[in-house]
Amino acid sequence: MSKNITVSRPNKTVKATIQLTGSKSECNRALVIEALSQGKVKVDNISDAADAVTLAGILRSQLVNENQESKIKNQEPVNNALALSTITQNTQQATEVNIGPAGTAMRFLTAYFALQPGEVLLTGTERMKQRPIGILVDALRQLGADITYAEKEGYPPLHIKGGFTQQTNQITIKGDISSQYITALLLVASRLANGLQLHIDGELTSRPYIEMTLSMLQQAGIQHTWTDNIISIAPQDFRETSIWVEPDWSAASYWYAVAALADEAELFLPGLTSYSLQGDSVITELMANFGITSQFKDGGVYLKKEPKPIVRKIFDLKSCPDLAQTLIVVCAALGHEATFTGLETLKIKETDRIKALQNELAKMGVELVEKGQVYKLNCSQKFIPDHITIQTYEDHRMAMAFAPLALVIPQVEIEDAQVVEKSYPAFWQDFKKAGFTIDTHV
Ligand SMILES: O=C(O)C1=C[C@@H](OP(=O)(O)O)[C@@H](O)[C@H](O)C1
Ligand SMILES: C=C(OP(=O)(O)O)C(=O)O
Repeated sequence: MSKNITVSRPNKTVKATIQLTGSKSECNRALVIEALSQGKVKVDNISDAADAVTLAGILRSQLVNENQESKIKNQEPVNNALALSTITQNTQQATEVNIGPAGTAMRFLTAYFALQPGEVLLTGTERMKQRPIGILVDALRQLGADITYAEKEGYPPLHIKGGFTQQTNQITIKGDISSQYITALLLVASRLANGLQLHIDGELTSRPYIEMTLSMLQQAGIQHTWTDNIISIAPQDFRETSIWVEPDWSAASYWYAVAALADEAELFLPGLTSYSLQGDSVITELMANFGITSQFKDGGVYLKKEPKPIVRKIFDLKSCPDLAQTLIVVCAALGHEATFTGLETLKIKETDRIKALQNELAKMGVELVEKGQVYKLNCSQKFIPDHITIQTYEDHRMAMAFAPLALVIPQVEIEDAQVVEKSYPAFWQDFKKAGFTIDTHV
């Protein structure tokens, strides 16, 4: 059932310790590596993110067509109304795998199932059916995979007949639409008979996510070379090891936003390190511009607010697209008229995040003006309403990025608040723990 939550916070001093769940991105990679390694690689500190829980359910089901006749069973229910993960056998040969709203999982599983023997119909939510996947499908088809579109050309659902004879190990792929296509190919590359030489065409978006993939593969014993725009992985075996999933830095960004909008803030986030594999750890640098200091000690990070004038006016978010909503809402709330670049990929995420931001910021008189590839915040008509209702568009990051506004707007109502489960199911409990008043209503 969809629920709205009203957040309020009369007292503007925030002091709390918040234990974040594991990174959705790291966990999804670790789970695919675990499956490909046939259990040689183990995953520690699995994330509670619904997308990761869904992926774990699918990959760990033993279902993956090792044996079409047996072991077909329903998965444990996922603790998420949106992430309805189902694995069902349809009347034909194909097993239906539904990954709900999990984009990363959709892309990773497309490559994974292309390699596994058996037939799968890989599908997701209505929004998933609007998120492009043609670039990845074309690359896999060049390798020899048998993938067809069950509905619309270029989009899920996909009908995958797994297991193929490799046709080539040279693939050229566009780098500027989604790094997830590249990660999907890199994850399976060592299992290909002839390995893979991936030529990245054009600018590479979300680069830290590719670096995360390669580091995690390396931890699991898979070596690579990356020269100019070519990443090569030879056929090789995984080694026995365990991969520790770090807490989620994208989730941490909402606590940085809380600190930026509070009068005073002292927060401790255990388990986060300065040498994280997650590119979103750059939130420490971004938020330093807003007077938030990050001190790494006692096995975590301490955030503190030190009042200072905000001078930085230009932010390029190409390497950290998931921080865009956090940062833009903070700037809007503070009336800081910054300019943003690197937002091109936002239109094909859980929702069109540009449109969603524009619609919701308009409710406090702020405009996000698109000028080609540059986005400018115009706060000249900004006002602070007593109550604001934020639509979330099935996007967890809309809910979490706007919730900290409760430090500047007396009542912030977030629609379909359960959407946070995609990456951070304990978000509202944690907000309560940090002293926010949370009223739930249908
Ligand atoms: O590989 C990953 O784990 C992710 C890559 C990014 O997507 P794009 O590469 O499509 O920007 C990011 O937005 C997403 O939340 C997670
Ligand atoms: C874009 C995101 O996720 P995905 O692409 O995995 O759905 C996200 O978590 O912000």
